[in-house]
Amino acid sequence: MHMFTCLRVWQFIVRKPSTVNRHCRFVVRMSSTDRTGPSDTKKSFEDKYFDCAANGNVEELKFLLQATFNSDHRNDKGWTALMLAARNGQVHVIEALLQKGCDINLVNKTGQTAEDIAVFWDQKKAANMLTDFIKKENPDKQLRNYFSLNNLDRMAENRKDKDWLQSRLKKETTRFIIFSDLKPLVRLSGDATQRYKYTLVRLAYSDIEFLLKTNPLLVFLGVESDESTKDNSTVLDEAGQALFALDVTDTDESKFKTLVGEAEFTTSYHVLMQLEPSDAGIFAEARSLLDWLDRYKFCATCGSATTVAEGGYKRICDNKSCRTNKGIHNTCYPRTDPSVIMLVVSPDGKRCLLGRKKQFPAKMYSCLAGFMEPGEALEDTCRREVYEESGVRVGRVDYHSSQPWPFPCSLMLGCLAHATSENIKVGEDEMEDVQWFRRSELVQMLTKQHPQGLYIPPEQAIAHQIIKAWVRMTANL
Ligand SMILES: NC(=O)C1=CN([C@@H]2O[C@H](COP(=O)(O)OP(=O)(O)OC[C@H]3O[C@@H](n4cnc5c(N)ncnc54)[C@H](OP(=O)(O)O)[C@@H]3O)[C@@H](O)[C@H]2O)C=CC1
Ligand SMILES: [Mg+2]
Ligand SMILES: [Mg+2]
Ligand SMILES: [Mg+2]
Ligand SMILES: [Zn+2]
Repeated sequence: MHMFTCLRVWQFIVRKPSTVNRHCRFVVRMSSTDRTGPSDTKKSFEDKYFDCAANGNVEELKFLLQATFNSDHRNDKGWTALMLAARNGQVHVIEALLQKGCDINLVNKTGQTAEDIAVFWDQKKAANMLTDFIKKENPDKQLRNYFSLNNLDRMAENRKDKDWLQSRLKKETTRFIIFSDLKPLVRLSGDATQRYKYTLVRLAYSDIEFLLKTNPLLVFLGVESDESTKDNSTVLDEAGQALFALDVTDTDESKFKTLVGEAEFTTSYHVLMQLEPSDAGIFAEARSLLDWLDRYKFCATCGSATTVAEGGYKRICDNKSCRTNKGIHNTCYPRTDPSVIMLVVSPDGKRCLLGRKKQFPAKMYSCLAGFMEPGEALEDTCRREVYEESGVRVGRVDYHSSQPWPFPCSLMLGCLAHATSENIKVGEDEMEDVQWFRRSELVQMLTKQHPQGLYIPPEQAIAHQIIKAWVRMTANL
């Protein structure tokens, strides 16, 4: 079910107390420290409530829920009744709490959900119940890394049809996102407190028609649809809103001022990491494509000029006798460069290997990463890159998740790699430093509380997500 199974089982063996009940009393008691004066009665109700959850006393729990507590009530460690029930495998309590509509996604102070806790403590029935519930509530509930949330239907068949593309171009509902020199036109659309507060500016055909006279690069990205049209491609074709990317690099930027007001063309990393997530996915597709179209103007096989086809998804060699016009040639299609990125776990399962590339901002450490080479399985790339960059040997490799990284066209394949050796020899060609870090230090780096100010990349980077997943799975409960 999960990629960290081995690791968890190991943790479970070393840390699992001899009886579930003993630990359950320990957990509940943690909530009743510092008991004083007038809050005594409330506190004792609270203790009772959490006791019921941990010990499987469903009827009394239901009564307390009706009388006193909200199903998401927490103790001073941030634990909810659902988490305590998950810890002790109290499936009837879990059932009752889910029926009451409790929030299954809450995390405790060490960053774990009820599902994480059940998985960690090997409460299989409880874990399956929570996982099934999450899947049912949200069938697409899988980690979606930043830049990967792109809901466009790319309509690969339709985009081969020039007439179809032409008719979509001029439709009233069609929208255009604008790039200049690979900088997207963005607008601040949320308030300063929001994490993702920028959106891509979308213009209509009537706004941009005057720009098409010079034949700028135009890329068909796909069709945006609402849920009701998703299952029916004919309806989608008619009803969906087509989205194109328009490259205006050669146009005077001031021409846009009247059209777009406060919007700006930006390459600021800061702004690009704060795009509304579904716009970040669209940006990733558009940026990688425009970059490829700009840099691969000539045929890689015979050097002739090429013509853009299929809405920007292909370049066809103008030389009719060229080999690329006889059969499939990958030189005609946009590039995607697979790279691995891995969190290496020490042989004792307690530490992780992070490194600093020479170009990183001061004090930032991240997972090791590297491009795949021809003929390599991704597991072998992990082993080779880790050895090149740190001198550490890797055995087993588990896949975690992936992330398009549109600078210019990497596909990051995130993994958890299990080291079989510990000695570090920094690969100085690329790395400035590589170190083993304990879990407690990773938590400080994640939360920006490290005494030396060390930190890891932000949550938009897959490196952050892999580190966070390991920290969640190995919490000392
Ligand atoms: N999303 C995330 O969290 C992270 C993403 N990344 C991305 O992962 C990718 C790979 O990581 P990185 O550590 O740089 O890779 P590597 O460790 O493979 O080192 C990069 C070097 O390898 C050479 N190289 C080999 N093949 C290629 C190729 N297909 N494209 C470009 N360079 C190649 C280049 O050498 P030369 O310069 O001599 O030509 C380059 O400088 C990068 O795109 C990076 O931006 C990295 C870390 C975190
Ligand atoms: Mg590298
Ligand atoms: Mg490398
Ligand atoms: Mg490399
Ligand atoms: Zn050619």
